[in-house]
Amino acid sequence: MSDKHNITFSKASFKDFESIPDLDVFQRAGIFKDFTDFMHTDGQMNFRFVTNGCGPSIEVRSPYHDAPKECVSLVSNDYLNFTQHPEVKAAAIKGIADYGTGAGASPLIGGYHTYHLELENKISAFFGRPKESSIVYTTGYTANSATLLALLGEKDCAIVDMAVHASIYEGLLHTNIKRFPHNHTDRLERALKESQSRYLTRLVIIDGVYSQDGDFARMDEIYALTKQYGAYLMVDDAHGIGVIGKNGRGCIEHFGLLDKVDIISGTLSKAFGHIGGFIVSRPEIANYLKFQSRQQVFSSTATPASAGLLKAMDLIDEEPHWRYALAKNADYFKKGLLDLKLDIGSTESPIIPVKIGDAHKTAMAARLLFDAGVYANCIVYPGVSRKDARIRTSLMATHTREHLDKALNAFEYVNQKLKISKYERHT
Ligand SMILES: Cc1ncc(COP(=O)(O)O)c(C=O)c1O
Repeated sequence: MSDKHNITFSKASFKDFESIPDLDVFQRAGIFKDFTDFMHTDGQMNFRFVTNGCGPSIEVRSPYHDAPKECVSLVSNDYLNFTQHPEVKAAAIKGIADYGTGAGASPLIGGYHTYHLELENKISAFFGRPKESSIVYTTGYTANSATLLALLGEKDCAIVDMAVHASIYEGLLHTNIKRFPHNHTDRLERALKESQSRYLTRLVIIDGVYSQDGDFARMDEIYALTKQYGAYLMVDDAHGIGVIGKNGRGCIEHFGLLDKVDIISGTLSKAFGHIGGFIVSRPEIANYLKFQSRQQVFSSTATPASAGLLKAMDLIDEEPHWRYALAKNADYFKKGLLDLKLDIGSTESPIIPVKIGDAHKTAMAARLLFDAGVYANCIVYPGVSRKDARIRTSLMATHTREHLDKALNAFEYVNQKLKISKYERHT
């Protein structure tokens, strides 16, 4: 292609393609002749796999094979598989029938409809808070970034666990930041002591379940420290809500802090099987965000299909067997991986990493798994630190024993080929 198509931004240069090229273009260009060819120097993939939807076993178009391949899926956050639940689908369809397909405007200028109000009230009730305690955003990512941008300024300080989600960091562009190593409460305490009386407000920010390791925050200790030092606590429980806790209210419920955490952030795109994000806090904070958060003024939120979410939230209580099935699957799969002597870190959730360390070896493992009919993500820097590459798996309530055994057999095969077990991988 001619030079006129080259575009250079300060962060990236796009050469030779008029638009984002699809698989066929890459294949015709012979770019994928060797799988290492499509890794950036960082080890980052530059290709998006195309699947036929969310489910425990799905069809995947990849750069590896000409035809789509049926694979056990270990990549989805649709933990309860509610994207496919007939009652959730029916409610979403009814939402569209009743209201149409879009919100029409941002919430503050005409795009706030009955179903938005219902959704916010439902979310508040789900967490046992007063009706006006919640606000819905377009995504979980936006809920975090927009809320923090609206709340924290140059006189405040965010004290964050280093492993929090990228969307949190994006919200901290205009405030002071102190970071503490993942779950190191002594370092958090030091940061709280050092920052005392230097800032107007100090907000400690953690995830409930950490998205790459699947471990929990040491939330009880962290909460106690925030109270001891007069700080506030925000928990992003994107991976815990709907999945963890006796009643599926998340990691916050697990630690008995449902009515105590100052700001709860969640997503509607994982256990609830839809799209969107939310904040639950004190009514005055939620109300402030409704008017002061730029994304509420300039960006539309939930579509009428989010009526499906109302049903999904009911199902957390009405059909707890999905949550139990998920926990059972996670236990079975963890045990299988441990029997293979693989390093799964300290996961306590359906997110189960298989830690390999070396990025190149991890990419090879992902490829071998794929050939064996198992689709799992290769997570490398900057998703995790450079020496901590891993295959990240996440389980669903609808995986069957056959699916899980197929995946375990594939990991056994990969271990034989690449020696990725804890005891062999450094030799
Ligand atoms: C911890 C955490 N928070 C927030 C998000 C963003 O969620 P959403 O996909 O709704 O933007 C994610 C997404 O992966 C996440 O892992």
